[in-house]
Amino acid sequence: MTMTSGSDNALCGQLLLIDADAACARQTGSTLREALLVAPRVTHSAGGRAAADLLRKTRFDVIIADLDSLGDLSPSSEDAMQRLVRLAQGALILAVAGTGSVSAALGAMRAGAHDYVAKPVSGPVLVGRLAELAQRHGRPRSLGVEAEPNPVVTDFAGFVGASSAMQFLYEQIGRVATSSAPVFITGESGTGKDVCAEALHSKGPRAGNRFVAINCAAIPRDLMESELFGVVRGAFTGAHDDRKGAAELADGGTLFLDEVGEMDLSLQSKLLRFLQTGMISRVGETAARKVDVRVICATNRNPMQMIADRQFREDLFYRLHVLPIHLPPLRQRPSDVMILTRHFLARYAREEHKTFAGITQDAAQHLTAADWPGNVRQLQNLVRRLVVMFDGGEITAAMIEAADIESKVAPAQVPVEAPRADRRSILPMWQQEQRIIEDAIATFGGNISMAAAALEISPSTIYRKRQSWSDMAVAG
Ligand SMILES: Nc1ncnc2c1ncn2[C@@H]1O[C@H](COP(=O)(O)OP(=O)(O)OP(=O)(O)O)[C@@H](O)[C@H]1O
Repeated sequence: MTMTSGSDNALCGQLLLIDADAACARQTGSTLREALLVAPRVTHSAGGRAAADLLRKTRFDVIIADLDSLGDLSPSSEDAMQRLVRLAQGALILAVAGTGSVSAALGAMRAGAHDYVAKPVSGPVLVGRLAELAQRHGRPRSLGVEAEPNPVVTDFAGFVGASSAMQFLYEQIGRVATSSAPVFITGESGTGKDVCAEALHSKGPRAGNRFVAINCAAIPRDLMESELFGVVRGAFTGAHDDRKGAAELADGGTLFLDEVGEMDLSLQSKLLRFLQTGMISRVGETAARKVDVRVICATNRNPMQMIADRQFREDLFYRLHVLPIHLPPLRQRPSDVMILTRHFLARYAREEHKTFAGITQDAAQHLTAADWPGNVRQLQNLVRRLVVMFDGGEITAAMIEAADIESKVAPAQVPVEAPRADRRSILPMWQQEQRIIEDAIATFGGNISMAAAALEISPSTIYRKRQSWSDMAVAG
């Protein structure tokens, strides 16, 4: 772990916390205050009506609204949220949704909330989501920077990066690593979810035992159960021997389920039972065995959308979503781009026995301003290509241009029907748009981030549009 001096951006500002009962609000508020390191700026409101009154008189920077507490404003939390949004004067709004209320969370987002978290939620997680939110909406300053200066960590357990988002992540990993509770990692492709899972293992008490990773998207469906839980000889054609599955191999250690949302629904039920009982049965055996693993899972898709689309069991989600960690995309932490570039340049130059003098200012500007839809993986690949293609000297913008094949890859070849003569056959714009987007998603095997990158829109645009299409389908 490397540290340099600097200041950490803890979040504060005028904050309104809307919770059902004042006692609970006081408790959450104090955790929040401890995490924020500011005492006087959290205002509590017991319920939606009192919050609306407060909002008419006072301007807040951030509103955290427990959706269960807004019933006195309107029986529909979506409607209540709409009213708060109208009064919020541009405040960032984070909705807190109760366990099992996915539709309420989606409704709140439709009504104008900027983000949501699911209950139970700890102070540090809340602070992280707020910091992310502020950064995403380009206003970290309006929320104030009041914390004590902290040393800036530039690398941590496989991660490189010094941005405030990464500082929060390192701290979160350090805290969460000591627990045995399940961790749910989200983040776009290439943001470091695998790195995060391994960091949690290596920093925790299970580090001396095995870390077993299983990619639920890469294993054929009919083999997945035996890969996960093992198999006894003769259970099916090809099962020549008794074999342990990933869960048993990870006994005493960590089981990492990557792309967990791709798991078959029937296997999701078995995984849920395993999480509830700690017992597994190999395929073909009736006896159950006890295994002690810490489960970490990851997905680059929106789990709430997957639940809404009935691809992911809601009860399993809440079992797994005990300690959520979200990895921010690289475009939201541009200050990390050059640190990562130098890190990869040094590494690949060493491997290829080459020497590079540095990076020109133009080149650095070019890299820092890029959008990086493939996140750190894309940057890493680019630097590797640069090192292979060139023999040393200073990295220039022209060299980057030559090596940056990813951004030259043509967008997905989406078949668009030629216009027909019959006017009645012309589809409305939204349906044509829907077809183009769904085709692009299918082209990338359901990977929204990649489809979004090819269409040159953000993944959140796709999620938002999908929601509006399903609304139209319901209304129509
Ligand atoms: N902050 C970081 N510092 C250094 N290397 C990183 C960082 N983040 C990611 N990487 C590197 O980027 C590559 C992609 O990371 P990783 O596989 O963990 O991403 P991911 O989020 O799991 O992607 P996917 O969803 O596609 O599986 C890896 O080579 C990893 O080592």
